[in-house]
Amino acid sequence: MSTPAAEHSPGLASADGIAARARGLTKAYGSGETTVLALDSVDVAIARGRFTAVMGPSGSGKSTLMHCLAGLDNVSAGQVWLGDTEITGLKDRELTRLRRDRVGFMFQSFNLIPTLNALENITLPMDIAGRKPDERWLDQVIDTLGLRNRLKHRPAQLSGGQQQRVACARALASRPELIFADEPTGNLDSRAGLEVLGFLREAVDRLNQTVVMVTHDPGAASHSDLVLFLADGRIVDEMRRPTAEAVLERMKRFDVLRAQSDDDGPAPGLVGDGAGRPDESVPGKG
Ligand SMILES: Nc1ncnc2c1ncn2[C@@H]1O[C@H](COP(=O)(O)OP(=O)(O)OP(=O)(O)O)[C@@H](O)[C@H]1O
Repeated sequence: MSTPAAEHSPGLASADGIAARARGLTKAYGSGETTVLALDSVDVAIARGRFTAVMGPSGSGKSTLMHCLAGLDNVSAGQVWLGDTEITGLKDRELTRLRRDRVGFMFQSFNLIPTLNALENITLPMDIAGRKPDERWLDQVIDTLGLRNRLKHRPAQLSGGQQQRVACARALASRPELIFADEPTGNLDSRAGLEVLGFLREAVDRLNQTVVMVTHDPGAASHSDLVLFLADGRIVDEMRRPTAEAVLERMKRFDVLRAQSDDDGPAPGLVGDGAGRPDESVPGKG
């Protein structure tokens, strides 16, 4: 993308502002001939108060993008901002504090502490940080997620969906500027998965939170406001108001291109390889 992130960037639908953005974000792993360019000069802006999904073929750079935006991984080149704070260049301690105070995380594995009850798990990050929860906000989160009568239960006494709801409440509890969810429904049956997606949706619509979710599932992506499609470390497309069918159709085109490029030569993503890149049309359709 040649346009500056602040002007037209993938991700920036009409919105209240920008929760996070990256300019020229590049991440390379390894060196020499085996260098893998996981992210190739990505410009992106994450709209505040929106639910953004990130999709793309396996190895396209989804997790790397999330980790770099969340300050969990350092970048090879480019800049990343959380709100107005540039996080590239921050020291580890500053990054840790910034993540703790301003970012919420939800992972495929719920990462709940088995010996703590639901409420204790929800408030744990704040307890560690020595911060008092905002009780009104916490009540709202607990009620929105339907956890009121589960607060004294330990994780083993909760269903998978309930555990993921606790993980969702934990991510929301400190009222972060941005929540990153990495395959949050990956370990759930479809009913529990739908429930969690519904709660993420409500977190955005009712609690005005900002969510970025990495997913492989077109059905999950259809709960978002906007899907960003990654291929070979670049954002190659975006889709507003996605439906599962439209996302699935878009993903199928990656499969076709990938099959063609496998026939043609080296694997996509290797430095110096320009072959087989899918459609790099300017995002903005939809
Ligand atoms: N620690 C690492 N060392 C070397 N290469 C890595 C590392 N992490 C990721 N990669 C490579 O970077 C590219 C992007 O990986 P990433 O995990 O971001 O993709 P993804 O789209 O999230 O994949 P998946 O959908 O399979 O989880 C891949 O080619 C991957 O092999």
